[in-house]
Amino acid sequence: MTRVAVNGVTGQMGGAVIEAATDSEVVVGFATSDTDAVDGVPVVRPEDAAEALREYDVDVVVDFAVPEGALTVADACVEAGVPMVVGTTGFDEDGMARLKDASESIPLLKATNFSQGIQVLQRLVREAVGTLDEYDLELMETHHNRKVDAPSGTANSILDVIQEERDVEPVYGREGHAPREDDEIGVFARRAGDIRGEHELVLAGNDEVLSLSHRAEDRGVFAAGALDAATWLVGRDAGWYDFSEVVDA
Ligand SMILES: NC(=O)C1=CN([C@@H]2O[C@H](COP(=O)(O)OP(=O)(O)OC[C@H]3O[C@@H](n4cnc5c(N)ncnc54)[C@H](O)[C@@H]3O)[C@@H](O)[C@H]2O)C=CC1
Ligand SMILES: O=C(O)C1=N[C@H](C(=O)O)C[C@H](O)C1
Repeated sequence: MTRVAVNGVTGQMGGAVIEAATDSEVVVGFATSDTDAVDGVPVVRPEDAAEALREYDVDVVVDFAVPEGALTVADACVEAGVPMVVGTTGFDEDGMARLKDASESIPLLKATNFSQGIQVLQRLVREAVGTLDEYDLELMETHHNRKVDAPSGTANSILDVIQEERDVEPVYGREGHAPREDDEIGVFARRAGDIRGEHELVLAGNDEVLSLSHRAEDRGVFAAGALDAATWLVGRDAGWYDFSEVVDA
């Protein structure tokens, strides 16, 4: 059974990973809160992660925390030689560079969204944007009112796919009085309630509208995908891996 450490273990996703871990065992968690344990899982401070990875004989780390915390634990994974699955979003360029550096030493798999549906949505987006190349594009995401990064990592990943197919300039929200430029893509982030994660791309033109959308109904979908990625990652060579490789395995 794969021995998993969860970074961000006291958070919403940390709890979801513990709940979803049936074929894996969560043996330790990392968080900054003062809690000693959550659901029977011992909680260790991130600065002590390297020692804990050895003490608890961890096979792989699953991370759903904050960028600063993910980078602290990535350093610990490099020190201890433990693979890492990164689910935290909101990294800046320097943070992404530090994760890439870590993947020189350990197997590291990062995904902004561990649902299989979003993987398929991204493939549909690439096909639709490449085919309907004159249509106006608008992108919207909706999440719970605790989310601190906007747009979502998933929305940014969808934008990356779109910009591989077409030269578009994101316009983040709109206000004032100005015409829509042809090369714009409106990007909107809504925050309300405990919405798990909704993403929609609208393609409009030629007297028709195509809407491609995904809705996560439970955080368990992300937890299950991350645990599948974790089991898949153990035993691989150091390097940078993508969740699409797990979905297609
Ligand atoms: N890739 C994916 O499929 C998904 C990614 N996420 C991302 O996961 C992250 C966490 O989301 P939630 O669980 O909803 O957030 P949350 O706020 O409920 O939990 C965050 C956790 O990180 C911990 N934390 C804070 N500072 C830390 C540090 N320096 N070191 C270690 N842990 C620290 C907190 O104590 C808490 O346990 C966010 O970036 C979110 O966007 C969320 C769902 C799915
Ligand atoms: O914060 C969340 O909850 C989520 N964050 C991820 C993102 O930023 O895309 C993935 C998912 O949408 C849930």
